[in-house]
Amino acid sequence: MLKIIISGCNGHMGRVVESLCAADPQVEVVAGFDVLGSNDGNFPVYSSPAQFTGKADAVIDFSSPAALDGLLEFAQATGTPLVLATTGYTPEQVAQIGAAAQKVPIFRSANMSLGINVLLELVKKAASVLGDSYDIEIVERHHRRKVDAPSGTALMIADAAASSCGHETEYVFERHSVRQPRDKKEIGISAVRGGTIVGEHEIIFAGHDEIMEIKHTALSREIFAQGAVEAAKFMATVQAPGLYDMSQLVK
Ligand SMILES: NC(=O)C1=CN([C@@H]2O[C@H](COP(=O)(O)OP(=O)(O)OC[C@H]3O[C@@H](n4cnc5c(N)ncnc54)[C@H](OP(=O)(O)O)[C@@H]3O)[C@@H](O)[C@H]2O)C=CC1
Ligand SMILES: O=C(O)C1=N[C@H](C(=O)O)C[C@H](O)C1
Repeated sequence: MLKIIISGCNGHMGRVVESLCAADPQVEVVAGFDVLGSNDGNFPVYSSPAQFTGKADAVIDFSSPAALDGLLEFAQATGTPLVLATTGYTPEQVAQIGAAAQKVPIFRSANMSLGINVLLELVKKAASVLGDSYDIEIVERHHRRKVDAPSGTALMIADAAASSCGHETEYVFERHSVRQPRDKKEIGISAVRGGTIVGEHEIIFAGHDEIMEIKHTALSREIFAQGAVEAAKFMATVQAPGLYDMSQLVK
């Protein structure tokens, strides 16, 4: 039985992970971490990872960048693998994650869905063929609660395009104060926020008299939760410290 801790367990994603785990006979949720601790649910919830003294096979984190320090300390002190699904980390935090991954296994992805991880491969292929003469723009749409912009997924898509387009790139976030024509090296990234949109990502390759678009639409949060549970199962089999991601799961 895989023993899981859910970090951010009181949140939207945390609750979906909890219900998937409840239906999975291979998984047991042994604790939760969240701002508001409690002891009246299906498992104890701690307001700080340091308060948990039991054993777990992995932590699945859908919370906030503010939780990162406590999670990295916990993982390194106990040797517990982390599955980090939270987005909005600063570059310094990304470096912190990289340093911690030299001591403990860490899985990190801004998007745990199968579809987005296939889309990243399609984007690399399209950028390698079209990237020299087509303009690349990314549009993402999310619910009104979302704190970070652009989404972590939009940045992953931009990185995939930049790594394959064969020339220097510069990310341009919105165009409010721009007063000049578009430069070839730009990758435009725009964020829309509203209602209950679960998550949409569109990448546009706009050329002369031709437009190619690749789009992914998430219709529920279960696709992310399912990917995170699969990642936790994978991490429980991994012994070596290191940074892991969806490319190890989606083959
Ligand atoms: N990688 C992926 O596939 C996906 C990633 N995400 C990311 O997951 C994160 C959570 O999303 P979502 O569930 O919608 O957000 P919610 O706001 O619904 O849930 C976040 C939960 O984490 C809690 N929290 C905030 N700060 C801390 C902290 N320092 N320590 C512990 N818990 C904390 C919040 O408590 P409180 O409300 O009291 O602040 C809340 O209960 C976001 O970064 C989002 O972008 C989301 C979907 C898919
Ligand atoms: O906050 C969300 O909801 C989501 N966040 C992730 C991101 O920032 O890319 C993934 C998904 O699109 C949902």
